[in-house]
This record gives sequence, C-alpha cells and structure tokens, in this order.
Amino acid sequence: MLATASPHLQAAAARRLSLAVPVNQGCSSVRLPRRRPGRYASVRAASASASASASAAAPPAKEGAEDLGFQEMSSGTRRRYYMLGGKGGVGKTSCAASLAVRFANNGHPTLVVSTDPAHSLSDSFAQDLSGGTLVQVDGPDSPLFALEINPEKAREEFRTANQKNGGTGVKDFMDSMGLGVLAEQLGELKLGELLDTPPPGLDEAIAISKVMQFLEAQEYSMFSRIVFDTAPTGHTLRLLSLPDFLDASIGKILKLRSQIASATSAIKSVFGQEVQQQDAANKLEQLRERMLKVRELFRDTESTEFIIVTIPTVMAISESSRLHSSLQKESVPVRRLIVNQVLPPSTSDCKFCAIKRKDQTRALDMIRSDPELMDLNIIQAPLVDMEIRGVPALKFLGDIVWK
Ligand SMILES: Nc1ncnc2c1ncn2[C@@H]1O[C@H](COP(=O)(O)OP(=O)(O)OP(=O)(O)O)[C@@H](O)[C@H]1O
Repeated sequence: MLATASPHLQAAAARRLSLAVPVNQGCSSVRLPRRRPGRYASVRAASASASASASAAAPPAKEGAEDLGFQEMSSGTRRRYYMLGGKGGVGKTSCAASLAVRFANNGHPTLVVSTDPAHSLSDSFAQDLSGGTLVQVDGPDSPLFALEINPEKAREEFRTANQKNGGTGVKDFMDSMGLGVLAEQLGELKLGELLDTPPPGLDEAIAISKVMQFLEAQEYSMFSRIVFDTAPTGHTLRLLSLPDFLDASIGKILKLRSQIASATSAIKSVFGQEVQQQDAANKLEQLRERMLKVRELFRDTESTEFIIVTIPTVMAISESSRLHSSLQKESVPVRRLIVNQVLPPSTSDCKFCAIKRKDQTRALDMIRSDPELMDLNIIQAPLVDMEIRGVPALKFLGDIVWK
C-alpha cells in the first residue's frame, strides 16, 4: 500500500507551497564576477566582500578546535590526496575543481581527477578534459592537470584479461585435457559477469586504481596535491568494501591459475600448445596490488582526507551523516564538512528567500546537533548568482571556500 501523508502534514505542505514565491530581484546575493579575461582585480575585490559576508553567517569556531584552514592543507610538499564526495548535485565537482585551482595558484603542481562515471570536470573547467589522459588546464599559476577516467575503457582492459584467463577458449582447452572441474571453478568466480554488469563502486575502484597506475610513473611524480572528484555517496560506500572483495576474488583466480598451469605444463610440452595466460594473470595481479594500495590510501591519515560536501537541506545532511558514519567505520579520515549553497546574509530578503533562509538555518542547526557531524570543521560556501564555470570563476569560489 502506498504511504500517504497525514492530513496535518498535507496541510503544512500546502501552506508552504502557497508561500513559495519567486525570488525578488532586490534580494542580495554573492555576485560572481562576469568573465572578463585579465580582470582578476575585480574578481579579487568581489571575492573579498563575498568572503566577508559568508563568514558572517558561519558558526563560531569551537574552543580548542584544530586550525584546519587552507594553510594547513597547503603546507609541505609531500604528496597529499583530497577526496571530495557527497550526495549527487551538491557541488562536489565545483568544490573539487576550486580546491585544485587554489592549490595550483599556491605553488602546488596539482592533479584533479574525476572518478564519477558521469563526469563534469570538463563542464566545470569549461575545457575538454575527456579522453582518459592527463590534460593541462589553462590559467592557474602552477601546473594543473585534469584526468577524467573513462570507466568503460578501463573496465574493458580487465574484461579482456579475464576472458583470456577464464573465457571459453581456456575452458574448451582444459575440458579436452580432462581439467574441466578447474575450469568450472574459474567460471564460478563470475569475474566476467562482474565486469559485464559492474556493481556501483567497481568503476570507481578501477578508476582510482588507474590513477595509482599513472602515479607510479616517474613523469607524474611532480604532483604534490591530488584532488579526487568522486561519485555520489552510494558508489563511494560500495567502493570502500570493494578492494577486500576484489582482493579475495582475484586471489582465488590467481591461485587456481597456478594450479592449472602446473597441471597442464607437462601436457603442453608434449603437444606444444601454449595457453596465453601470463599476460592476463599479470594484469589481475597488478589490479589486485593497486586495489590494496587504494585501500591503504583511503585510510592513510598522513596523506589522505575525505571531505564531505553537502547543502543545507534535511535530506542532504541526513545522507552526509550516514556517509560520515560509514567512512568512520572504514577508518577513512574525515575532518571537514563543506556546506555549499548557503544563502548569503541579507537585510532585504524577499518572501521566497526568507522562507529558504529559515529552512537553511534549521538545517545548519541540525548539523550542530548531529553526533556524526558536529565535531567536523564546518566550512560554509555561499550560493552565488550564476553557474561556476571556468578557471576565474573557480578561483573566485576557491578563495571564498578554502580560506
Ligand atoms: N555555491 C554555488 N553557488 C551556485 N551554484 C553552484 C554552487 N555550487 C555548485 N553550483 C552549481 O550547481 C550545479 C551542480 O554542481 P556540481 O556539478 O559541482 O555538483 P556535483 O555534486 O559534482 O554533481 P554530480 O553529483 O552530478 O556530479 C552546477 O551547475 C554548479 O555550477
């Protein structure tokens, strides 16, 4: 049976809808400077005033709270990873891209990576960054590169490896050698199926392991800050448990593979047949090793931090609370919570903004009393009056958010 709202709730909703009026043009807002190449001075001035108004609404700093300003994020040249995640559409990409620009403008060669299968880094930087390779972003003072991992392509690599390892060719061959039982065991691992219809989180796991592959190369050792724009919450949670799952599956495959190899080696030498499994096994072994590195990376308090991005609505905050609880269970370090799209202070709210503000105030109070979120360092980011696209706009946002 469908759940129906109580008459009391329905009446309240109707009352609120009747109050929902369009935004009055006279309302104050944080105005994003219109894009004028070379006019960074005006961007700076606007940034300073926005910054002042945003901080006016910020909750007072807790006594004895750690200083978690941008200085702390930026100090030192040892490589650090920042992973930004949260509910869909709250502004993860905008915050991740603005942080990357801020790092690059503060002397850090930076890499920003999207592991969200629905990429929006290209849209955010207003530059084509697709293609699965590192692309330099034009504008910042130090090198800033972006990488949008193509999950389909990355998965295809592993699927090919798996087919070679456990596909029908090998099964037929082993059947003919009387080793069908082992072949069936390989089939039971269902890695092929896993790669054909991947569970949410797998693409992201493969994407992150792909980044680790890039970072192993000497030519990419220059990056001192790596910012991940991750997929929405559900994917992130499943991603956290995937390395263990894949480690176990791949471990089994590799063990069976070595059993098969020793059982068939005598026969192979008689018939001169070669099963091309080594390459596949190497790929799986590499994937397994990288997964383990990904798992370590997520939990390394020295080099990694997961930053939750949310907006001041009950739904988003409830989801952030659950996300933080899960991240804690998995020992993933979290210290900051960004509350994005907060209405800037105003003395002349229209009816719509006044209602919205009340809602937001209630949601912000909810954060302060939520046991999961109350101890995090809360950073408020104001709602600006237009879409944040391109490096100047991201610099503007970054200067307000990352102080
Ligand atoms: N503080 C802000 N003020 C105004 N607009 C914003 C702000 N933050 C984000 N936006 C806008 O909200 C939209 C969604 O932002 P963004 O793509 O960063 O979210 P996301 O969480 O990465 O989304 P997805 O989950 O779909 O990847 C964009 O149009 C962006 O310009």
